[in-house]
Amino acid sequence: MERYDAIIIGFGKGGKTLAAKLGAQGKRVAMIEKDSGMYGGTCINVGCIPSKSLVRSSGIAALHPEKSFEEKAREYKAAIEEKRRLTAALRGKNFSKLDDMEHVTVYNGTASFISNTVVSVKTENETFSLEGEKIFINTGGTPVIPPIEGLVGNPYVYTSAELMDLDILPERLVIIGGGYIGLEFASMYSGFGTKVTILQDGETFLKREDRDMAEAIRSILEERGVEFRLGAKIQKVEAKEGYAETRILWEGAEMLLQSQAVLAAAGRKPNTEGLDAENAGVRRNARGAVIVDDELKTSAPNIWAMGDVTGGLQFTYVSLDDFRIIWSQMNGGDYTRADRKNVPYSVFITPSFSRVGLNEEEARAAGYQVKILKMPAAAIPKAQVLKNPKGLLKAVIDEKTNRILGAMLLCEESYEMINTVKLAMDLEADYRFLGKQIYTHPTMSEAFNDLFGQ
Ligand SMILES: Cc1cc2nc3c(=O)[nH]c(=O)nc-3n(C[C@H](O)[C@H](O)[C@H](O)COP(=O)(O)OP(=O)(O)OC[C@H]3O[C@@H](n4cnc5c(N)ncnc54)[C@H](O)[C@@H]3O)c2cc1C
Ligand SMILES: NC(=O)c1ccc[n+]([C@@H]2O[C@H](COP(=O)([O-])OP(=O)(O)OC[C@H]3O[C@@H](n4cnc5c(N)ncnc54)[C@H](O)[C@@H]3O)[C@@H](O)[C@H]2O)c1
Repeated sequence: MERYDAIIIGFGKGGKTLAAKLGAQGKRVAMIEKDSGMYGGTCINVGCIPSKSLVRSSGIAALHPEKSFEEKAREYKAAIEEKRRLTAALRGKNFSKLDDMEHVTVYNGTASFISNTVVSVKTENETFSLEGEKIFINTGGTPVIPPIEGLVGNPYVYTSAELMDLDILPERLVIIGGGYIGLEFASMYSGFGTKVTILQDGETFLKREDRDMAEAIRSILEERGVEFRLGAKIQKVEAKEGYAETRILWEGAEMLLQSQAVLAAAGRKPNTEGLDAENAGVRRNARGAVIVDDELKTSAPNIWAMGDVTGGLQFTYVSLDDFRIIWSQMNGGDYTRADRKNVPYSVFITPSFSRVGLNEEEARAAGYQVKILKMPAAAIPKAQVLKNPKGLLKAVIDEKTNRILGAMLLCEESYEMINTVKLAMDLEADYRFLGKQIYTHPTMSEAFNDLFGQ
């Protein structure tokens, strides 16, 4: 049996970064990835990067509403091909980066635990065992397919990964779930010319956001032609000749929605099925997530977990920060999850929505006396230059300390701007500090002179 200093299960963001660092230190590392199409993990193959490549292409397509559906369908097909080229190149680079390292071996097989030091690897042709002193679980997440009749095995029902591989632009798309994936895909496909309907089971759209922001997002998407069916009860999805028929109960009436594609975007769950974690003494919670402490240690003393599999925030940069925590421990440092400061996020609709910290409702519920700063995106000259002045910017300030408790930015390039607010919050700066900074011009960031200058 081959023996390693470290076995890493899953080629995700945290795991691949750790493998490269340990390998560079001369440690013997085994990286096990079950899918040869997933070297580099979800982000570069079926997540962030391909979706943002398509968001960009869709943005260009949306500039020409006069084009016919057939022309847009050709542009869409070209965008899918471009996405494939991009992901293939990144996948190859990611693979070689580890495979070329003297001390790192990449195995293409499915890993499961035999004990807390022995892992079984099942490849296409054989099954063998590897022994590892330390083991790191980085198996990511997988889409939740809700228990709706007719979803499983239906040729018109897609996960996000599958839809991004569809060459033919659907004329109509039904999206189950109005979360991150649902919104990004609604914005993206409507930009290409698809008629999109979002089905959201609860009446409250974007539950975690302030109502003014959620409504602003909704009305921007509606202007792009996206239909919202909030509080929809999906009864079944049937495969017909050339299309899917989704039967819903909405506002007391039954409706039939016909579409060439149905996207299941009802959330993602930790990927631990078949891992036999219990053989290693690794405990999981009711959702299947590996339970970890603030140092990302599992219930087995020599096993850690990182990224989506821990059931926390599902972002690539969180998986990377998990790597930092583990790396810190391996090298005598003391960085833990408890030291992690504000974690921003962006939803790549057009224009993008980005947030960091508390929203108004949360801040008031937490007992803060708050001052609310707001401005419309239309007041930002750069938004006019970019020909998309839609949106709303909002900040929540603690009246006692003048510190920023949170910010919500719905405007072009908010995904860049939010990182500046995060930094100011981490440094516990007075909000007026951002209000009187010199920003380059014309940029979206100079909106902070107005937003935080109030
Ligand atoms: C459509 C979409 C868009 C997204 N957009 C963004 C975005 O814009 N920004 C952002 O920050 N995040 C985004 N995310 C989320 C982000 O992709 C994930 O949070 C991140 O990739 C998770 O990384 P990870 O390190 O946990 O593991 P992953 O990258 O998921 O890697 C896990 C790997 O483990 C492998 N594996 C699983 N089980 C086994 C096993 N038993 N044996 C061997 N290998 C195994 C899998 O094949 C996979 O390659 C998006 C996700 C999706 C689906
Ligand atoms: N820009 C980004 O950073 C980005 C982009 C995409 C995905 N992601 C990550 O991927 C994860 C998964 O995204 P997601 O959008 O699948 O999950 P999500 O949890 O954000 O949203 C799922 C939505 O589906 C709804 N839903 C669930 N069951 C339903 C049903 N039966 N009928 C109708 N609606 C139903 C939920 O109420 C919720 O609104 C996110 O948590 C996020 O971290 C990040």
